[in-house]
Amino acid sequence: MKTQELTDTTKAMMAGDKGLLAMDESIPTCNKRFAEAGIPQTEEYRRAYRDLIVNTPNLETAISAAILSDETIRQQTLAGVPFADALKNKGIVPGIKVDQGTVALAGFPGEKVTEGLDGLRQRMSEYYTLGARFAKWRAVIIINEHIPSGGCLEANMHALARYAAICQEAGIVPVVEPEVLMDGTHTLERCRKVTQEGLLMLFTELHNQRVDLHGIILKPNMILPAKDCPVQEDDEIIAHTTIKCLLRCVPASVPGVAFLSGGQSPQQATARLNTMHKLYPSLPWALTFSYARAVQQPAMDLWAGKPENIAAAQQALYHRASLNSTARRGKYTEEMEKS
Ligand SMILES: O=P(O)(O)OC[C@H]1O[C@](O)(COP(=O)(O)O)[C@@H](O)[C@@H]1O
Repeated sequence: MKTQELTDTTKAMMAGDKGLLAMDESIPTCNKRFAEAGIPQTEEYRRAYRDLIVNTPNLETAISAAILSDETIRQQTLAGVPFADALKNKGIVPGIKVDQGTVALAGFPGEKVTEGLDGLRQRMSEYYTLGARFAKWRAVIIINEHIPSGGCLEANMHALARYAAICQEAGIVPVVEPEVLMDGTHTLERCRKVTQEGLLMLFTELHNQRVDLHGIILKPNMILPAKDCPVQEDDEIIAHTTIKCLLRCVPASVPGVAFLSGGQSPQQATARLNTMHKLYPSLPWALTFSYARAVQQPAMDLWAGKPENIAAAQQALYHRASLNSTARRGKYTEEMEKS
């Protein structure tokens, strides 16, 4: 185990008031986002878009680390620099999404499991040579009146623990992402129960797989009512419910918790992180963001695949990232949205 290297990396990832930029959309997910924005879904456009992100001026003042996809870590920027080196040159820790997506879980109708463990040890050593110092694996938990089942939670949390152990053996920090989806009509309370059950199972599996908790980052969902739940809750309720759940489930040895945005609006994701810091100024772990859509979406929409829009898109990306960094200090206000 490369404990010191893992600890050094988690410190860099959680430094200051910064957060992670998730820019690791798989090809299907990125193409879906591009199609919605009217952008051609080609490798060259995905490369141009990631070039726009990585070359955003001052991005490093708000972003400590960035998650790349397998496609991106093997590409070079338009200036011919490997993406991981371009990030490192800006003081941003490069990371890599290593899961290979979700498939139907056999015997569990409507439920999914994430794949990618076979051959992962070999892939991790290649990613290390390509410059990755942390990795990410996303488990997807779906809620409806009948699911999730215990069997689905067990399969996903066990896979997350196996992935984390393989990462640490390679000297790479695992970002562990159990995502309870916001899709559906379920209540905040139902989301809390499922999230809590999943987190407790996850930390048991991490313990059983001898994962060093000092060398991981947890990337959970916030506790929220589903998008179509008739009862929406205010930010204080969401903040209290989320933090109390995390305090119950996440050991103090974990260096950091970095939320995914999960389809919340950029403003909601920022305001809710801010409320958590205002209500809980002292927590056992760093509490920050690891957003994809909530940081990227305004920039992607502004860019729309046109070179003449790059500067405006980069300004929007930097603006969103810096608002989330301000939220990590509990100093964000809605007025800042207009600046
Ligand atoms: O393409 P995938 O592997 O489904 O992942 C989709 C996205 O989900 C995330 O885990 C969270 O993204 P959001 O913040 O947009 O919810 C990102 O890291 C990733 O880009």
